[in-house]
Amino acid sequence: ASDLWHQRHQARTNGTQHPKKKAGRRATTTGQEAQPPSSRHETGIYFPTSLQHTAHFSHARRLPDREAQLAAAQPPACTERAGPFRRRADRTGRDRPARTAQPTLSGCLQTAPGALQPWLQETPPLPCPRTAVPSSKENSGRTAPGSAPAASVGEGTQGSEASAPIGCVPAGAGTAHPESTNPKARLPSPSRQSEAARATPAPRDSGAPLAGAEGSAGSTRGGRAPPPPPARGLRRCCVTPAQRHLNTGGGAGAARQPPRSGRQKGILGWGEARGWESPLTPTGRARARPETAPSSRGTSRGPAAGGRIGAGGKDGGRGRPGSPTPIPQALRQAPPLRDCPKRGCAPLPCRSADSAAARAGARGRQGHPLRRRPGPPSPPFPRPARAPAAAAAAGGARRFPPPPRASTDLGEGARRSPPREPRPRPPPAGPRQGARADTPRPSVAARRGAARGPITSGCRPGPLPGGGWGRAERRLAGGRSKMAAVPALPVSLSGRFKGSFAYFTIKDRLPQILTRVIDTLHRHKNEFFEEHGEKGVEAEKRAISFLSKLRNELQTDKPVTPLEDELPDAALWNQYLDYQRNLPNGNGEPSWFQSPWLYIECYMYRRIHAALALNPPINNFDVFKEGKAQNFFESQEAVIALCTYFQELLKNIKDLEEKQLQEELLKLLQVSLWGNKCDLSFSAGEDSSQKTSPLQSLENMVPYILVNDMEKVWSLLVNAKKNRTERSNIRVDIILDNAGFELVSDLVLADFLLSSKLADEVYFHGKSIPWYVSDTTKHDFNWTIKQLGSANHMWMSRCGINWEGNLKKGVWVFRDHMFWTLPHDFSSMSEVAPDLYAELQKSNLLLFKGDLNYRKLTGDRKWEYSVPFHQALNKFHPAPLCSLRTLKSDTQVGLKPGQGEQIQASEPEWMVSGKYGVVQFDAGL
Ligand SMILES: O=P(O)(O)OC[C@H]1O[C@](O)(CO)[C@@H](O)[C@@H]1O
Repeated sequence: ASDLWHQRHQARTNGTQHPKKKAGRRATTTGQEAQPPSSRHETGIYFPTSLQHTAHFSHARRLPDREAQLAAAQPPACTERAGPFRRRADRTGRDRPARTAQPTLSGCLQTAPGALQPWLQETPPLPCPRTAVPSSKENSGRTAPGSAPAASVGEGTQGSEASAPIGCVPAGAGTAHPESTNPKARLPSPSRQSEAARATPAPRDSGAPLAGAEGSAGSTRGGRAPPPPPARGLRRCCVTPAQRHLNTGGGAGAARQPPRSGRQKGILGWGEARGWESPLTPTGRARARPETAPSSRGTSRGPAAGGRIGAGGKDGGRGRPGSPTPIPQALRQAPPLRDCPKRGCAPLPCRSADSAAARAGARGRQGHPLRRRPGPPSPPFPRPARAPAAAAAAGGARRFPPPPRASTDLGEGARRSPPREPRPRPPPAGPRQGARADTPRPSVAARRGAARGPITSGCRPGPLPGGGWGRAERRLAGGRSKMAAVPALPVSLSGRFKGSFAYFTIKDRLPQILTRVIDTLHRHKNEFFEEHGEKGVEAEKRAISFLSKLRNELQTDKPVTPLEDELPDAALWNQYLDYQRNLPNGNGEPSWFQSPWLYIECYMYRRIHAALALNPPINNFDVFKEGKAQNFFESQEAVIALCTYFQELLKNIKDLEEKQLQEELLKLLQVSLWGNKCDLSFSAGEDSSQKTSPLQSLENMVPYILVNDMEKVWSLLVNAKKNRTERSNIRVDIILDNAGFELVSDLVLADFLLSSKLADEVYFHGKSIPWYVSDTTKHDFNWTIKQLGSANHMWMSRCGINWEGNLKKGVWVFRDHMFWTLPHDFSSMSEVAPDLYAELQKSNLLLFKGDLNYRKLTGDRKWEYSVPFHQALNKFHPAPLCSLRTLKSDTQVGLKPGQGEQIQASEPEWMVSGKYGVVQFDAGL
């Protein structure tokens, strides 16, 4: 095996592919050439390359015929050390298949069932040796209701137990009862969905399993342990070992270690992550600078799994099966992965830090000695690899008003001032010394003599973020205003508030996300090689190195550096950096922990985007796509329930009285709201009925809606409908958040608005680049509708087909605008993206989905809870708007006096647990 590895490596270096490798990959045991599924990219599913190693192994020959065939068709492999693809390292540290290893597909189903789900769907169906179709009754006895799709893959169906191979398509498959909410009705691969099956409703009692996903996977039975239970009962962030395996690309190493903590057992709670002192290397040597990742009030539990990640973890450096190069050092130093690190399943007593913050408040206001760090003049920023659109440069910078003189953080210290502790940092790298508000420095571009990049998509380098307030603040700070003092804005949430949610996010969550991105890239190495040859692998290496550097910058609280790419928004980002640098009340050179959280977090996603975008030929690879697709498949039961409910509703929607229509709108608004709570699985952790029917639990959740303006939304829409004229269209805009179940809930709401004539057209606004892990891009949007349209469940399919029709007719429109992925809060939209602002002004109602949109609506500041929503919007009023948001970050406005404090007293984590939500309306001006 070692020789073979060297030969392959050599071949790769020479730009050729070793014949054995090719043969190993494609040839089946019968010598047939199996083609990889062609629809792989169409369906948007990327297979972890760690799942593609099986056929590398000579022992693949030992697989039972059927399994070997499948393995060769699109070779999945399981690198789970404890699993059936047992591997071991030789003396050189390289992984080798254990002699006794008997890799079986069904074994892999036990360790990484989720991973195989998309694969099974993609694999061209092979003929079943038996065509017996189990009855729905039989079938339902086999799969626990609510079980995750992945788990069901391994479930055998009666009659096929011994002989029906995995992935075969039994006759009659794909004919789930049209009205059934039977959780067995799985999402099929569109490639398998016959047009006829889609068009023709299945007979009433045909509860046959669907192709591929549910197929007659009898081979996992026969003495082997059943597949792992589904993730039900776990919270959003919890993962089963199998899921972890998938998420971490095999969990090699991790699986071999005896679990030491809940994290390793896959039942990680935020509290554990909270205990991290700072990320450690596996050996515990390379501790992130202690001053920048300080202890969280003595709750540390030590390094735990801090230095390891699932993907190779400690053993990462030894390489993994089929990957000729060792896993980069960066991977080995990475903190452990947790699922969905962006989710609000990580309650933190952020406010408990308030007292400390308040004590430090006065100090903060006076200005800590370290606040303005004196130092020698620093060298200029490193030049970009390619000089950005050259010379128009200086002129370009001057075309716009200079950076503001005053901070939008005027309220700093007014409410909760930061605990300022000495932070012995090395002199900053950038030319920031003396960067005081009263002496605005020239912009980066001006200093470099570089041009502003091209301004596209209607965005322009506006004078400053903050819009009207910003102008007022400038006047105040400059002492030139004759205006009456306007209320100061509170301080921005930031990682400098130790113990705050922002702090923990920057310290723990963001590095985890970066690690996961690196891991994803690494896992797709083989795919890159297959698609692009050596260039693909080189690009992957460069991207990984870029991301590793980024993670290091973050963990060591380095100054934020200007973007050096020439992507259309780069100039705006750099101007924003200038603005941050020149804040009079800022904290000196913008850095990861010192700058506003919103800025820093957005900046990280923009840098992730750059890491890919600047590295062709993998520049169009969405590192989050795999997770988004998985989320969608995992929430299919909720999707089925919702689509079924909605299609039933449509049958007699025309006959509904106004009151009934109102009730239905309110219901669907709530589904959309709670869809934001957990896009992966709406009712995770609750009983199964909630999982299968998200609508059933709505009533119980009403008390958790802290601000409930749903009636106002109804009034607005129904009045618009009544006053509608021939020439006036009612337009609703939905500013989308997550793909997955949340997106489906938004689409159902949009369809209801059209079908009930409460709206004539719906505009969807998504992201133009991969964003905040699971935010919806155009691809995700189209992919989701396609998946639904080709589903083997009649009502799902009908939804998808109708929605495709809506897009074609133009009554649904998808838009993505660069502004949504800028760091600016929405109060600066009118200046930075006037075209978008003007577009939104055409709407009758703007629905802002999710927590991030709420943060941008309200500026991500430490508002008093009772401050009116309208005030916090800070003059952002393009049209009447409503925020549907579950609380996943510690900012909230518009509560009744004392309401926030009351909840705070009993539930310190209420703002970040995702348990509470708001439907908060503002009628505009
Ligand atoms: O998907 P949503 O609702 O916008 O949530 C994103 C939120 O998740 C977080 O990562 C916190 O978990 C925040 O950064 C962000 O506000």
